[in-house]
Amino acid sequence: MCEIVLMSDPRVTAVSISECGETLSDLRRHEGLLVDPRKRSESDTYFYLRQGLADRLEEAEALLPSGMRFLIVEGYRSLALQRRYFDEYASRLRTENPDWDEQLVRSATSRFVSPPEVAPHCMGAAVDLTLADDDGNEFDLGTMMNATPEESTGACYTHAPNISNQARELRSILGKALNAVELVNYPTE
Ligand SMILES: C[C@@H](N)C(=O)N[C@H](C)C(=O)O
Repeated sequence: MCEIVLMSDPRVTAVSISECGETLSDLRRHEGLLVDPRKRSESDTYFYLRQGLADRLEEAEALLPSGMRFLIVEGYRSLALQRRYFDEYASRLRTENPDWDEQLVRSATSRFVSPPEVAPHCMGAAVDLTLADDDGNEFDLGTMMNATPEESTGACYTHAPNISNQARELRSILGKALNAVELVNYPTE
């Protein structure tokens, strides 16, 4: 099993990035991609992604077995929303684990939410998605969509042992399609 590098790891912060100038693309205009509206009360930009990523998602979706589609839940996120997600979850962990120091709170938080200063969602370069049938009904990949490690007793980790064989198979189908277009998933989410 590969080492998991969390988004709070200094090795992530050390990666230098520069703006590539790619436009943000409205996923609702991409024929074939299903966009779920559950985030609409928090954001009016969740359906945007960088053009190159949107194109690659279309390519990856074509590799799925028939009757299976991506269900896009959240793409672009403002810095303020990212900060809110991070602070809310960190605050919950702090309350539930009063003995943790701030460094531990930060790394544990980053299992589920990226620190705002490195968050790829804020660049339109990351997407939360799952698998669904042609009518948009989600398949069971072993947890509720967006479950935290605590809510899912760790089953949100990609290679968690406490999921059914069917969920494992679906995760593998999803992973293979994404890897084929050089996209990777965050292994703790
Ligand atoms: C909050 C969760 N859905 C998510 O998007 N987490 C990743 C790690 C992120 O915030 O970049």
